[in-house]
Amino acid sequence: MADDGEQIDERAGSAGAEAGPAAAPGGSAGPDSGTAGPPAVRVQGLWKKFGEQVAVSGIDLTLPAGRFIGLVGPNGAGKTTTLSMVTGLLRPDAGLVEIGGHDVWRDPVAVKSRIGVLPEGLRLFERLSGRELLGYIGRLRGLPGDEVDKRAGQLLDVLDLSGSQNKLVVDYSTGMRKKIGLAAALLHNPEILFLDEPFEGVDPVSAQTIRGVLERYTASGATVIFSSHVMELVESLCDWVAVIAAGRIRADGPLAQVRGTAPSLQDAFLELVGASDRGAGRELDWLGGGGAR
Ligand SMILES: Nc1ncnc2c1ncn2[C@@H]1O[C@H](COP(=O)(O)OP(=O)(O)OP(=O)(O)O)[C@@H](O)[C@H]1O
Repeated sequence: MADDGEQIDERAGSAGAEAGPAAAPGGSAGPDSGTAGPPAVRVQGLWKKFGEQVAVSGIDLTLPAGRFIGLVGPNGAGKTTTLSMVTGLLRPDAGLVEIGGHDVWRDPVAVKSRIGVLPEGLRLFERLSGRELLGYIGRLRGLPGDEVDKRAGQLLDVLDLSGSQNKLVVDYSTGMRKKIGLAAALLHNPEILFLDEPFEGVDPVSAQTIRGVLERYTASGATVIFSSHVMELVESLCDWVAVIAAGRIRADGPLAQVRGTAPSLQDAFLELVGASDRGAGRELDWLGGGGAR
């Protein structure tokens, strides 16, 4: 396997600007205000209901460019719904979403050329091989054929998929699907990459590979925004965190600020989402003891 990201072309220019002072917990105070360039993402008053279920409840959030950003929250918190609305996959009931200063719903072409997305439950063209899939996505993105070939070959190599490039996607494992989905999202060299649970179902070796690719990508000034439940991972990768619970942002800002005085992000997270005093199944007094009773 090639060294992580070594063969991928340098990004042309930087999308990033250094983030300014910390945003206030519980609502973004506009990081990067006063510095060059618009934020990667600006969300105002974002709402989504499914029937009677409020999934996203009036989110305001500003995420700076050039950062490795984690969106964390418990099951059902609204992470996928938020990411789907931010990336133009799901229409909000109300609210504004801007990516790099462009309105996602008014200016979709400008937005979609700047972003790469690895959505939850990624649907792929199952009857194509991994290599064919990348070729197809590259052409859809308007890249010249020889450039698509070059980038696809390098991505397959770096993501350790070269040996499976001629296998049909339908025969890929969960982790291989994540990796080919990541390759497809990176192929056009987006400024901002959105990943919904990119490490779920991925073995530690592949996780390390993905991590290397993402770290290289952000080091060149690009932005990664990913959702996860795994606090250790977020704490080790991200320099900016947004915590969401019950459809609302509970805290957002630089990692150190969100963690505050808590010993770890996990502790801060449990406190923020109000789960730190939940009994670990105290009422399950029938469970265990080694027998069916
Ligand atoms: N298509 C849908 N129809 C009805 N309810 C939905 C739909 N999508 C999401 N929801 C509800 O909206 C809420 C937020 O769901 P969402 O999938 O955004 O959470 P999440 O934070 O991504 O959760 P998880 O970490 O478990 O993936 C949940 O209560 C969920 O049941």
